Amino acid sequence: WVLSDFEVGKPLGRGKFGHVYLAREKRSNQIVALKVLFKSQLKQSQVEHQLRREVEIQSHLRHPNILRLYGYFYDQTRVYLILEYAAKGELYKELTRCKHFNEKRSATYIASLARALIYLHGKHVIHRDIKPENLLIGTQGELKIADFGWSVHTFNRRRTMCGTLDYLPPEMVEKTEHDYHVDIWSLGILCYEFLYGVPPFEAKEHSETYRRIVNVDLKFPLKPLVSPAAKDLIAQMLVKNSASRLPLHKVLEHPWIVQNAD
Ligand SMILES: CC(C)CCNC(=O)Cn1cc(-c2ccc3c(-c4nc5ccccc5[nH]4)n[nH]c3c2)cn1
Repeated sequence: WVLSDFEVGKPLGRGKFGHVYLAREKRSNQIVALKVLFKSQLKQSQVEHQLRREVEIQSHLRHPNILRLYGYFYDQTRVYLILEYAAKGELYKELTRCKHFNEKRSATYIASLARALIYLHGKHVIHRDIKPENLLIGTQGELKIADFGWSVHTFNRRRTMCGTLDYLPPEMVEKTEHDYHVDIWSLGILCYEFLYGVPPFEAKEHSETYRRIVNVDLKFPLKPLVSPAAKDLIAQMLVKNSASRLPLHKVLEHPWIVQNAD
């Protein structure tokens, strides 16, 4: 690929390492998201090797709920990533607009994320950082894990974006080693945030968020009204002992998912 193979359109997002543009591949007329990274930025942040590893991993991933990396190329000064275009944009903007999602929509999203995580764990890929900022919505309203990986953010990053602790499980906050169970914790945080509009351990100070996470200080507000089944699932994922968290295949069999997910 070369840049002239594409007709570049409006910016879709911008981040530390570069911008993402809407683009059309001229021969096929395929619409893509073209991410442009500056080699200078990559060099000074020493992320070239990490980028190569991420590109290697992502180019082999094929799942309906994981954003495709179609390919990449580079020129003198920049690296270009050819990414799947998600027609309905960023999930967190939709969550901000709706305040919170209903139980059907939340359960449908959680089920598709659980299936994507089962696929990733099957490929020994973990900690895909599944907070709302890393999720996009496809043409049919389906969820896509975009995994901005090494902190490339799109437009208007969320207020808690910079270094948010909200999604970290106790073992990561306490800096012990972590394994694929971290993704089950993050899925629980995400399920709570879909239903209530805020993450469960949010607090003004980082130190307070830290304390609430390590104590699993889980409280369910009276509003909006959320079914006991949903709370039961969340409580089974937000468990301090990582080995006791509900396994992903059990998430898919949970009554709340079975009754509410499309
Ligand atoms: C190291 C590399 C292999 C990681 C690959 N993953 C990324 O670079 C993650 N990433 C995805 C994007 C991204 C950002 C926005 C979009 C969009 C998109 N669609 C939109 C529709 C309306 C408004 C905004 C939209 N952004 N589609 N696909 C995207 C892809 C930016 N970074």
